[in-house]
Amino acid sequence: MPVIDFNDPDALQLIGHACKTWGAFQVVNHGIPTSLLDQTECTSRDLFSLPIEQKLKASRSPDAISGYGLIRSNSFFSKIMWSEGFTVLGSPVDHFRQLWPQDYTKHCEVIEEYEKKMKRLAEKLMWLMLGSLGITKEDIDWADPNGYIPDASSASQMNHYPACPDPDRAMGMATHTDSSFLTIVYQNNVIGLQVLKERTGWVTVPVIPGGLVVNIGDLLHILSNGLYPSVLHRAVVNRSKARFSVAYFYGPPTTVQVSPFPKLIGPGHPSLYRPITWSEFLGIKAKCFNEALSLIKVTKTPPIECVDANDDSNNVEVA
Ligand SMILES: O=C(O)CCC(=O)C(=O)O
Ligand SMILES: [Fe+2]
Repeated sequence: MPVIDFNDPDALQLIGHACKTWGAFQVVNHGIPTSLLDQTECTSRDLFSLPIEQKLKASRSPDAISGYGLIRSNSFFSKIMWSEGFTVLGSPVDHFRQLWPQDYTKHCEVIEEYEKKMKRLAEKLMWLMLGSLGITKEDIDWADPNGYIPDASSASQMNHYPACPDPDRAMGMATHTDSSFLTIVYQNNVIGLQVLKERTGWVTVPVIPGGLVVNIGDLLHILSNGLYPSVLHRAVVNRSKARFSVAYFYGPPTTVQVSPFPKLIGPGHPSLYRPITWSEFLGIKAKCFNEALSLIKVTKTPPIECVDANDDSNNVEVA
């Protein structure tokens, strides 16, 4: 998987190429302080090491997004899922007060700072990803003239994959695409994230000190009129080490209608998807999961292949 230095003068071209060929890349020199990533990992470790009765006080309710529970996408699979998750949507304060009645403020401060910094990085990444398609600020009416997206939506997902006595029979996170515009993933120094590369198979994403993984989500796939694939990925578990990851999902305001950019539509390039809001898309995804994209296609094609999350027949390479 390509590793891109944010300060590289060719970053725009490199990012464009990575988006087209992989739908994902790693970024270094991104400006997020290592100390902040370390603190975020500490909060995540603290959270998951609480007694289960304590964690359940902050359980995600059935129709809500935020809180403690199963990793949401895993509910579609019947295999043994060796993981737990905590989702932050909006302020974490209510849930954190239940988890840490005495010292919730320090954890809130860490997550708020992490989300603030991630939002800035996501914005910069978005303009580079769009820029290499020839899309500028003028093409997006929900961006202000400085390139800020005032009402951009985001959520953060902390994941914990404990060491597993029988990793071949379990899965950390089932195969999925993110529904966001883009996702920034921090992983502690334990491998486990794998991406599906066309004509290659499953590729393990190496851990690079200070590196962050950037995934293309379904909404950017739609906006790019299919030029950028939303990358299929999963997380596997291992026998000896606990793994932690934190994903930051970034997208447009939830009420904005997203559709392929007119600039990317033309003779021979018909618009592939109908306009849709993030909220509506999430609703379809909650019911149909990996088939959501094919359901909103203008020209109907057979549903995209739903890869078996535990299929070991695919080769795994380390890139
Ligand atoms: O644990 C990982 O590396 C995968 C995280 C992820 O894909 C997600 O939270 O959507
Ligand atoms: Fe993901």
